[in-house]
Amino acid sequence: MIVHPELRRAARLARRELLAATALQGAVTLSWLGQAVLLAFALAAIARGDTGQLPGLLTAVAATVVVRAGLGLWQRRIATRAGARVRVRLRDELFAHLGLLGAAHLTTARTGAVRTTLVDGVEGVDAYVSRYLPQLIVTFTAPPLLLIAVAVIEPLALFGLVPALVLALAGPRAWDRLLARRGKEHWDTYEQLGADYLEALQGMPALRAAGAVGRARVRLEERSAALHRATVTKLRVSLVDTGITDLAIQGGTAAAALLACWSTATGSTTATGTYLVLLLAGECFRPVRDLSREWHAGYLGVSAADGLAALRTAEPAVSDTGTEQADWRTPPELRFEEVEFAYPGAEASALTSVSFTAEAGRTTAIVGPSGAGKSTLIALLLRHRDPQRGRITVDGRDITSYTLDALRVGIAVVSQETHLFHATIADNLRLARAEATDEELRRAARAAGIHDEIAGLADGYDTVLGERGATLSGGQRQRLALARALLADAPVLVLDEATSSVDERREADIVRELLDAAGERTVLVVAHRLAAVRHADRIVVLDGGRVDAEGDHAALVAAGGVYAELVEAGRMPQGGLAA
Ligand SMILES: Nc1ncnc2c1ncn2[C@@H]1O[C@H](COP(=O)(O)OP(=O)(O)OP(=O)(O)O)[C@@H](O)[C@H]1O
Repeated sequence: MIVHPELRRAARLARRELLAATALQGAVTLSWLGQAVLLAFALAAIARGDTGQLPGLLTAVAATVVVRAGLGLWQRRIATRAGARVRVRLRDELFAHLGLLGAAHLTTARTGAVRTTLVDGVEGVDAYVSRYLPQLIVTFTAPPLLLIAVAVIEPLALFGLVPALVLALAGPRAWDRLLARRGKEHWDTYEQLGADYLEALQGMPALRAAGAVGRARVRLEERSAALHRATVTKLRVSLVDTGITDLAIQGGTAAAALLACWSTATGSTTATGTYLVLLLAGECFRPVRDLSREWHAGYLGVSAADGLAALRTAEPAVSDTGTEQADWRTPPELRFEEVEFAYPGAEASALTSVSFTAEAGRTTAIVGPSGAGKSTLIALLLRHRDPQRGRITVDGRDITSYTLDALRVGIAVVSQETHLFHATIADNLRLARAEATDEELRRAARAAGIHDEIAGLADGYDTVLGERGATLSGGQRQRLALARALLADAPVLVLDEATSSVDERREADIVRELLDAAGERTVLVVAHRLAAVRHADRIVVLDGGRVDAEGDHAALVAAGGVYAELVEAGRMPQGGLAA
């Protein structure tokens, strides 16, 4: 009997249905008791040779069987509904929380492990709350009442029943800790296997390109073997638990039968009393047997409980305490003031005393060598993380004063890693604005330089994209993501290496068209290639987490320094930059 606080909490999500399911389970148990009593009277009547009562008693037994079948069906329906409700609400809650945890959480947790918790862990909770928990309550309620009934008929039988019941219910408790530990070990191994498989599937192109599929298979086989070992270890402990229960049930029933027969032989109980004791003794253990059966279904929920609790209570990297709505009627000014940030556990700061202003309605480019802190800057603006010192303001207000949703809806982002869903092109675009008209979709796609290609497809905007937009080229995916961001109609547009998959000539055109389409928006462009930034109104050069210089292209080239070096490097054939 393991009642993890996380599972108790989950059960409260469908409290009413579960109470009804438990009451019905109790009614099923009562029907077994009624049947036992009727059978005891029938057997006693046969023993006495009094067959007159038999038809009535046997009809009542048959009616009990029919009523129990109906009650059982009803109980399972309600329990299944309760389980489904718990599942849906728990997944919904966890998914919403993952939305709050955001990208920062997935730098420490593995996607596959989170998926396993969200899917398999929640299934286990369903089995635990809908099947194990009602039976647990009945098991701890019905047998004590039965013992009282047996005590009235033949107190001697209690000498067999009470120790056996105590052993059946309390004995396995000695194993609870070990069971919980083995269950947790099994769950962790299961989660790791899920995470490894997902990673291998997602990384299949890289594995194939590196000729490493065989090595990945060996590693996955090792993981599978580890899971097998963990399953066997877990089962071994669980079977000891079940074994103790079975031993107690059989020993207790036999002892009660012997004691009942002995009291009949000595004449202290009537034949009816003996039959009652014999049959009720069996009923005392029925709930314990049923509980033992349901335990195996519920054990997965127990094993997953720690993981679920950890995911549900994981602290977001930033707190959503702001109350302001980002109601920017005109494009806002963005300002970084003495911003300082170090990643958790990192020795050096990723950003040090960064101050600059991205003027309202203008385009500001951020350039710098790899690792200079450009993406970190954008992550801070979107509040995926908060700076340790300094502040960032939008429209003159500290970004922490806005609600997270409002801030992020106000800033449309296109990053290097675009995510497209297995849906039509139109649906993918409408993620940004569900009510956008077809004409608005076309306008955004035109501005992002992708309309002609979409129009050239047999199904046009109704073309279903493969998972992650697999049926498109990298450049097409990025331009679709650009169109989606333009459609969002947010007053701030952030392009974080957004055109890096597009060839350079195309990039210059797209950036120019995009900046036209961006119109009055405040735009931040992070880019390696100068084609994407040379038209910016202002360029901020980052180096080693600090602002090295600011100005327009011509002024920065003339001033020399890091920017001029970047331009110079871009002229080299193997360079990361191209002017
Ligand atoms: N999640 C993280 N945890 C710890 N350190 C990180 C993390 N992300 C980035 N860093 C470190 O912070 C510094 C700035 O990284 P950032 O990604 O912001 O640079 P960048 O200028 O965007 O680089 P690139 O042009 O290569 O994308 C680097 O030293 C990097 O190693």
